Amino acid sequence: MSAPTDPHDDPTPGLAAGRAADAPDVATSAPTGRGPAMSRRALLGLGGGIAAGVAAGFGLARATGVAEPATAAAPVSSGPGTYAFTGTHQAGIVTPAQDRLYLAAFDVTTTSRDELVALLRRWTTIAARLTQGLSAGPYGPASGPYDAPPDDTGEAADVPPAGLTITFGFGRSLFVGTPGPDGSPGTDRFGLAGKLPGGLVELPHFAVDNLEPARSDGDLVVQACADDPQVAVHAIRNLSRAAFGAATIRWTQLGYGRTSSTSTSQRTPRNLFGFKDGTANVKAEETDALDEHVWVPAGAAAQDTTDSTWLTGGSYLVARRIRMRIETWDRTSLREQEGLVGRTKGEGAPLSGGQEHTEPDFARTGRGGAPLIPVDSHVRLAHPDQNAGVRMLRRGYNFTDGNDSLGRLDAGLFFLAFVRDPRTHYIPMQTQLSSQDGLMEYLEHTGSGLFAVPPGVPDGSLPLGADGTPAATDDGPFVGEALFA
Ligand SMILES: C=CC1=C(C)c2cc3[nH]c(cc4nc(cc5[nH]c(cc1n2)c(C)c5CCC(=O)O)C(CCC(=O)O)=C4C)c(C)c3C=C
Ligand SMILES: [Fe+2]
Repeated sequence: MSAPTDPHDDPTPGLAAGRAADAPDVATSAPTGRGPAMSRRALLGLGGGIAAGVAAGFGLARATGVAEPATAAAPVSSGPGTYAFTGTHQAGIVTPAQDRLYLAAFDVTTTSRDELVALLRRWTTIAARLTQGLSAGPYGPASGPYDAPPDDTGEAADVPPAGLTITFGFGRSLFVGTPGPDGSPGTDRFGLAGKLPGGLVELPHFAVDNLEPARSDGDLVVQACADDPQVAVHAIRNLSRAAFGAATIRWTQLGYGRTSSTSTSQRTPRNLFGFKDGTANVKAEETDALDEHVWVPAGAAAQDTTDSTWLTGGSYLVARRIRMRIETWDRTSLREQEGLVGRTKGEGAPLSGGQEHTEPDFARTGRGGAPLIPVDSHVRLAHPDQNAGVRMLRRGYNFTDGNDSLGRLDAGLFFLAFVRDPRTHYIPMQTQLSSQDGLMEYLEHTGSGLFAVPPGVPDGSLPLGADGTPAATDDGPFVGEALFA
């Protein structure tokens, strides 16, 4: 290759700056969990600074053939369209639910605890960068040593951060391995069995389960949410790439169209049955309810026979791929549909009367003394009154994965919920729904995962490189670090 005439030998800023310079003019509506908003001008200035630094580093690398980090730029915290990566809790839980999801469960392939820790460190740095609109590595997709693969795959180079959040979790098999078909115990590959949190149980079989192993479980989970599907896919792709040699993808799920609101400022979206979904969800503004139903309290570890203090301030993520029998539903009368849900299809109001956010009155009866909200309706059976006061933070997505051999859509709801303990906040409710909810006739659960979600990486703790952006080190903090202490 002729070096002097090759355009790559003129390391101009642009892509090397990462995606920060491409952020939108105004901050997106993102009222919580954000660092100070920056104007585009400020960000462009910052991006230019980073670009100059990276370009300088690039020149050095090209001359010497050694990958040198970029130099001199102001620190990056967050900008328009971004949510802070660090904090007490991981982002992507109470963060206003974005429109798109790409979730991946991984099997850890290395048996080395040190390599697992190194992977989590790499993932932490990359996630901190991507969520701030930067490239996965310091050079970006079109810069860096010419004879090495770029440190970012590039498909999100020209789009804004789109509110990307990346949330990590640990499956039961990471702690105790996978039991054999004969019920023999799995292998504790990483010396973590003594840290298994009590809520990370094997979920029981529920009546509507038709689970596919290839869509279930996993040692690790990464949930990427954004308002642009390409940004979410880019995140998982680059994290998966960084996992090479240590973990492989077991299953993934793409979701379009959120089926919940996690902030009172958000419009209630609709699921594929055409009903408003997320009306009675736990919202970010309900801090007492979050403490009661979503975050693992300090006292939880005392109930465990293991040492699970590392999960304090974290949560559990329940993931269920629920196929919906769309074609059958579409031939069902409006009366039947509303009776099965327990709410009106138009406004989402309870059948006992009022508007969308009116509390349901389950005692109210109509003609013949029958309850206006049927006894086998979904909202009655999922309501806290029927579930020992339990609530959950739902954060699911619609999915459509082609069709089956009979021409029926393989579509449904990828149910995601964050709870403080699945033993009290998921299993009893799912058991009740599976056996009594009229809606179940239209549902089939085809995938399942349960993950412990550690608390966030503390603010201000991540090491920064010479260019002021999160940089990889051998000893920096990482998501779930307390688990390995
Ligand atoms: C085990 C938990 C739940 C599963 C699984 C689940 C599946 C599921 N839900 C709908 C549609 C709606 N759900 C609604 C409310 C609602 N659902 C759950 C739990 C599960 N849903 C709860 C806890 C609630 C809130 C109950 C309350 O406090 O009133 C609603 C009504 C609107 C709303 O409040 O969100 C709809 C509609 C589908 C289609 C589905 C599986 C595919
Ligand atoms: Fe529901």
